[in-house]
Amino acid sequence: MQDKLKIYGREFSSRFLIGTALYPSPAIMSESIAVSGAEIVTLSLRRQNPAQHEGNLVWDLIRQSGCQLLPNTAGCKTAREAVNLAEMSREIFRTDWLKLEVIGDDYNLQPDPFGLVEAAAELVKRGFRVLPYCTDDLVLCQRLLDAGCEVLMPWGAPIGTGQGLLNKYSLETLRTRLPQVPLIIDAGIGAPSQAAEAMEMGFDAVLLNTAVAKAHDPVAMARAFRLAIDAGRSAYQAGLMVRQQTASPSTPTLDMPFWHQADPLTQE
Ligand SMILES: CC(=O)[C@@H](O)[C@H](O)COP(=O)(O)O
Repeated sequence: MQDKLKIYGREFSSRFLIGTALYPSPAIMSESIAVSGAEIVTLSLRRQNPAQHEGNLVWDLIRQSGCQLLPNTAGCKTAREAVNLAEMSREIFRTDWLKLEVIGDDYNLQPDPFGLVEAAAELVKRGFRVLPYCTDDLVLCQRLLDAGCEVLMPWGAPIGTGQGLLNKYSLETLRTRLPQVPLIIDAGIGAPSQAAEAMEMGFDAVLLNTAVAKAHDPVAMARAFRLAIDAGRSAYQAGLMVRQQTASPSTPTLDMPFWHQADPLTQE
């Protein structure tokens, strides 16, 4: 039995957060969300308009999923833009949960650390539950925590690249230095093995979109990611072996059928 993901006072059985863009059809999006087991979905006010009650099939399907909505500020380039879009999203989607994106560079869609901290501080003051999409910079993450964010979402790689965990040193540093903070790897994950790796490293969850939506069979890929994320979490909880530089025989030798820990006193 896996432990639950706890963020902003809520508990979730799934550690897979999924995006709602780029699917071949609304029906495939809906089935992919269901099969993923995700309980949190991110969506953008710029794509969905729940005010148009008739004909907005995508929005209806997302609502019917029963998932916690996580509106995002995708495409915002300044703190002011992000705060304005966040306020509109809160009103329309009726949630104060927010995936905060403030993009600083068009080439790699890299978050702007300065705009991010400025927007996060303002949004926390306004009562939002902010999940910032950030780089893997430790000091930026500390500033976001100082601003009142309770969860951080460092990137694995730039959005839509499928490159996986590009900077493992920085990610490991974040995990080590912020042991109590829920850390969700967001963006750049291209394969289930990469998601499993993030979970094995002790990250709390994974958010992704493109790798599922653009798969040849998104529903099957959603299932593959679900299994990989669960497997990675189970492995982390079970305790991975420490990598060794030199070989040690795993085939039992005579009189040593089981792994034996030396008695610390006798060394036998
Ligand atoms: C949907 C969303 O919020 C993306 O901005 C997110 O970061 C996922 O990135 P990938 O599409 O690379 O999985």
